[in-house]
Amino acid sequence: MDLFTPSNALIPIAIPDGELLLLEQLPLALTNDEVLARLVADTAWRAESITLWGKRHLQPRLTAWHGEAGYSYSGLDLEPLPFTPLLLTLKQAVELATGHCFNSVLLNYYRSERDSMGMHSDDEAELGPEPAIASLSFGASRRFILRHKHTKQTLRLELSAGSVLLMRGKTQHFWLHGINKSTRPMGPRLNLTFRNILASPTKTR
Ligand SMILES: O=C(O)CCC(=O)C(=O)O
Ligand SMILES: [Fe+2]
Repeated sequence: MDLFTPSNALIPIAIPDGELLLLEQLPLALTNDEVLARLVADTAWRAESITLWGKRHLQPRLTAWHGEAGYSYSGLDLEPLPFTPLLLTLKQAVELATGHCFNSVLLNYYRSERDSMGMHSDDEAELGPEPAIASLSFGASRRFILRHKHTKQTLRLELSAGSVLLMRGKTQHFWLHGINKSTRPMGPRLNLTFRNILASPTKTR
């Protein structure tokens, strides 16, 4: 951290074919550890199974989906739970910090170094062509990997507690991202990806 960059500023990370910005610490009234403890305790965590290549698997993490509209990926239809007061507070803090509005959040709970998320793009039609997605992390730092779909250029970002990573522009079109398992023992990590799901005329709420 240099002396001239306020800690509440989004710092651009230059990448080709996309836009990435990182905020080191989201300003919050609670400590990062308080948010972690409350979210772990109060969230209706689910162990979802997904279909990949025709086979059912349990996801290697727990999830919860809160928001105003349904969402589906990998053959999984997620019925959203309403925003809780804490999730609304976090959403508002992320909106203020990023200048983007969100109506949904996917929570991912990585219980240990054995939990992970496969490389993917958040490019579902209901997110629109150039979605802004804000990813807020608590708990153990984990390495977030981005890989360009064509050039295979790879970036590794250590996402620490309280940080916000904003992905926008063409990032989802050109880049994959994910979190690998680790062999090093790690404590729990929580990640919240705030998204804006566009109203779909073919779906009922
Ligand atoms: O846990 C993370 O940092 C990534 C989460 C993610 O990519 C997602 O929810 O789509
Ligand atoms: Fe993602």
